[in-house]
Amino acid sequence: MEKLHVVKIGGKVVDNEGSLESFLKSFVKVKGKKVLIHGGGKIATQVGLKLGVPPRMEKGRRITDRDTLEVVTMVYGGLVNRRIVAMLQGMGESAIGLTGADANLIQAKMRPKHPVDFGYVGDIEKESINVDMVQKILDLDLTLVLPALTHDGMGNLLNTNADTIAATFAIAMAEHFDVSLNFCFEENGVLSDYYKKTVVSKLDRPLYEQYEKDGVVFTGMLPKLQNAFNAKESGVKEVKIGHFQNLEDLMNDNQQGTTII
Ligand SMILES: Nc1ncnc2c1ncn2[C@@H]1O[C@H](COP(=O)(O)OP(=O)(O)O)[C@@H](O)[C@H]1O
Ligand SMILES: CC(=O)N[C@@H](CCC(=O)OP(=O)(O)O)C(=O)O
Repeated sequence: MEKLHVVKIGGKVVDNEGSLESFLKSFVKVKGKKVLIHGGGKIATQVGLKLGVPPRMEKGRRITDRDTLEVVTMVYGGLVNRRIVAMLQGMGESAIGLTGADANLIQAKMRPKHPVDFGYVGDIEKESINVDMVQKILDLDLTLVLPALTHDGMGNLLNTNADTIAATFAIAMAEHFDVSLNFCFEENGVLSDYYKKTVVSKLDRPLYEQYEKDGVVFTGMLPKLQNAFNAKESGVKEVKIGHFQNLEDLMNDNQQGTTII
């Protein structure tokens, strides 16, 4: 099967133009079919505050009322997505930025209102991904750049966590490609000691559950790891978590980052 690289970049990479440029320079060196998935939660929070729309988070997910939906649409679908696409073009890589509503790429279901009403937040499963359309786009030799935006098929955009999009997208594509999924962020991998910065090179589910109990992994790393294990257990060939610089090393060198096993 042909290889497909699905790469997710974290909010603290997207937030900083120097970091973003350094990441994209290593991203363009990766050969073959590629999809880049991004959020931009930190910028959405900053822009929202400027517009009088303060963030409300619940277990790492953003409560997305109408005003917040306007902010995340502008930030993820506009500012961040367009900036990434323009930077890729500037580096000689032809890229196309599309939300989940474009060409019906990702249709989500609005999350049930109980126990917490998240508002315009979408849940997805592998059937939500329009695999045929994605294949057509990839066959045009375009790098697909997807923000954390899906739609409900009834006229509404929905906010969907970017790690969840990356994992679900990778699972859906795994029926047609050898998929490698890389979560890139500002640490060298999953840390067994956050203060000493000790990286765990291989992480299985029992060790992850132990880390969760012991508080070794917390906040945004919890949903990231749930998504990572979900992908690994659902047909994605390789799942790694590591630093946004030197993506090629992360992909090719077993000493780099954390491999989900
Ligand atoms: N054991 C751990 N190793 C690495 N990062 C951790 C760990 N536990 C918690 N984290 C936190 O998880 C964050 C990554 O989650 P999140 O902010 O959602 O990432 P992203 O920006 O990639 O979406 C890191 O910035 C770090 O603060
Ligand atoms: C529903 C929900 O929480 N969506 C996320 C989507 C952005 C995201 O995932 O961005 P990072 O990768 O920068 O964290 C949010 O609005 O924060």
